Amino acid sequence: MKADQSLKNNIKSRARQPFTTKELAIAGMFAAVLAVISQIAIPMPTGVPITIQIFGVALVGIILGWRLGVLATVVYILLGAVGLPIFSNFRGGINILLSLTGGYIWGWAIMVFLCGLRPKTGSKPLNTLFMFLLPVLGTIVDEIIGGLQWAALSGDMSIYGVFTYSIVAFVPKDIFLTILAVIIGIPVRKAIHKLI
Ligand SMILES: O=C(O)CCCC[C@@H]1SC[C@@H]2NC(=O)N[C@@H]21
Repeated sequence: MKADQSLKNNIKSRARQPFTTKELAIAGMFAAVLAVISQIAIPMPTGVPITIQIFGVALVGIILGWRLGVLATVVYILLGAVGLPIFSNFRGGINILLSLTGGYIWGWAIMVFLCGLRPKTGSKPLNTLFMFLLPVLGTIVDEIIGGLQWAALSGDMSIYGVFTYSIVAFVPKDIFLTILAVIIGIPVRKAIHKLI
């Protein structure tokens, strides 16, 4: 009887608010993880640093799934946008989102969604393939969004220059980091599944 009532209450409160308090707390914790990971960054003369943020975003999506993953990433982006120094090299503010690096940052909201998708196809090998393919696709989408904004705002680099540079300086490292995030994230997700 008691369990029935608690289930009903749970369903009622879910209908009223999209996220439970526990989910909000988890999203906040993972937004903090993104803030920390963002500080591992090498500033570059181009204005776009070399970072491991792609690893962090992929990890968040894989561990939390698309729904909580998008929430955590959007919380991170919004906190940075309002001025908390949580983007790379302790920068923050809406101006960063509108700068050379901004496209990469808001692109993470799309990337994390793709990383958090878990299609169930009925075929185990196909599921495994998607588990790797979707995060890699997310990374490529982020590199494209980021590269386009960079090229649009850059006074001295063409689209061709930006993408040629990205393919050499970012893409191989970021695809490697994405695959690493899948390999680390899946067992972590299983281990903390009961908490979430
Ligand atoms: O300032 C920030 O916080 C955002 C920096 C974005 C850097 C992007 S992420 C994808 C690509 N790979 C890198 O190593 N750097 C760029």
